[in-house]
Amino acid sequence: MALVGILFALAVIFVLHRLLRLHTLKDIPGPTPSNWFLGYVYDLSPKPIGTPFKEWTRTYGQTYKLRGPFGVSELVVGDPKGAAYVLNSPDFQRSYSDRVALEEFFGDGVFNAEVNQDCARQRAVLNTAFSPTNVREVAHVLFDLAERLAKEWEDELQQAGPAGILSEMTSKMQRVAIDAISQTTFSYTLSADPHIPAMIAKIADVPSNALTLIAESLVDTFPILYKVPSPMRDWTVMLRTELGKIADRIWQESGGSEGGMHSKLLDAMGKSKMITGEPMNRDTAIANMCAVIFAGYETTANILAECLYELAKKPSIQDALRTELSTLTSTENCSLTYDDLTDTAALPYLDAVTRETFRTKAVLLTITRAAVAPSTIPLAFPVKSTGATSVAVEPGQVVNVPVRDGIHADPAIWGEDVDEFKPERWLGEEEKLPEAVRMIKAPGHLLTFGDGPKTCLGRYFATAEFKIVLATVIQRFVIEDVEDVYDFYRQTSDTIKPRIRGREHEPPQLNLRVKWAEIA
Ligand code: HEM
Repeated sequence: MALVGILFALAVIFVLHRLLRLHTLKDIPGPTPSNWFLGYVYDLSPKPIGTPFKEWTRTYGQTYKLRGPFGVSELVVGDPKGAAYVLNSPDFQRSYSDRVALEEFFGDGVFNAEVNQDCARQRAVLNTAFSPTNVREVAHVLFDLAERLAKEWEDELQQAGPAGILSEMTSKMQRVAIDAISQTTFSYTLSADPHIPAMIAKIADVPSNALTLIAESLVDTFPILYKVPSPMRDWTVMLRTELGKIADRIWQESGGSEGGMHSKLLDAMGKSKMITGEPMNRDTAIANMCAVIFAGYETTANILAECLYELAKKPSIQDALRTELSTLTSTENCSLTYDDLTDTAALPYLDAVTRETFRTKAVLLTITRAAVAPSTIPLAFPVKSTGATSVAVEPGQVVNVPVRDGIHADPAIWGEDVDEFKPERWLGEEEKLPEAVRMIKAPGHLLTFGDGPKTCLGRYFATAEFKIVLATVIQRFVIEDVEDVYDFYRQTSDTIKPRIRGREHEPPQLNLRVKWAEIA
């Protein structure tokens, strides 16, 4: 009882503290949530991706205010110049609630890098593991996994008639992605393990009901909720324990030093002393293995599956891509290599489809930071109601950079065709991109992998995997959509799940038709 009282008192102090210093946002416009107690997440979460943030930008402009639980204000900066500032300035760090969540799930690993020096050193170690040179070295594993998928479809197609086969894409892409991460980073085929993928699926597929929605709405304001026993927390602890056993075995087999042939992460962690002057201990190594699996598995699987759905609806894009790929292989009379796929001059259309997919299917809806010092965020688009060209924030202010339905989907940035999936916008000279797009300072003028000191460590790996799988599939197969219409929903674990419109109660699924491609 006393504990409940203390927790309640802490909660009241926390909310008052946040409310009292939010006068700085009083001139910023924004929507009123339907539920003052639970705030905007309560309105956002049950809706499919693609609506609320776009609507808010239309009404309030690029910079506006959202109300969290108890009316606490969060700033939204959907402005390319403002976003570059927030993501690169030392005045902003991961928010307290994000850090509690990440530490709770993964332990004290790379995700907390800005908080303590030790974590910063870990980022240096992991960066080595996912450098472009290392990705090139492990690319053959990615080609083998793409080949395994193609072979499975070919075997099924041998038995099928001209109508082809129906294939559930999320599970197919997840299998490729989990093995890509586990084989290349710690020499282990996770999909062959009966427990691990099932556990990860359970964590990612937390059922959406009134209780989880309330918890999701409140958890940012009361991060202590992450510590309350829940099925998701239990699964996470079990996952770490199970992964810990595997990691121990692999760590011991490799002698804690140079790992097996492709175990880039283990190699780098084993060489930690050489890179940072400090050896990496077992617990930290396991925290990092969990972090890498979580950060890199569903994200890449999601984006691949969503791309195939998009291409299924756009046969002309598939045809153009297939022609480009087969022209290169027939001219050179050999199969595609990693160097071909990453050479934008050799395969410009593949690169354009990749960039357009990364623009329209970015997995994180928002990237969240909190101010740790007073700061003034410069804006390219003035605040709609006041015309101000900057916003001042106080320490503690939560700032959201909206990616997929914000900066990546704003007609003021991309032009009136922003809602079209149009790879052509990326063809030609970089200078021809709209000026506001060039204000997005992140690599490739996209925020899909974030920007600044916390930029995704796996971006070269994810891009290579994406291009290898996509090129392999499109070269050999035609992907067609079926009658069902799919909407995509954000899950609590920041992954994206497709559901059939009108049958949303069914488990996530994405069924597409696969047929032989006729090579011209
Ligand atoms: C298409 C796939 C992927 C997407 C869209 C993606 C996106 C992101 C984003 C947006 C961030 C930055 C979050 C922030 O700023 O707070 C991030 C961080 C991270 N990503 Fe990825 N990622 C992908 C694949 C991968 C892969 C394959 C790996 C590992 C092999 C990976 C490892 C990481 C790690 C370790 C971090 C944390 C970096 C840090 O906190 O210092 N990601 N990712």
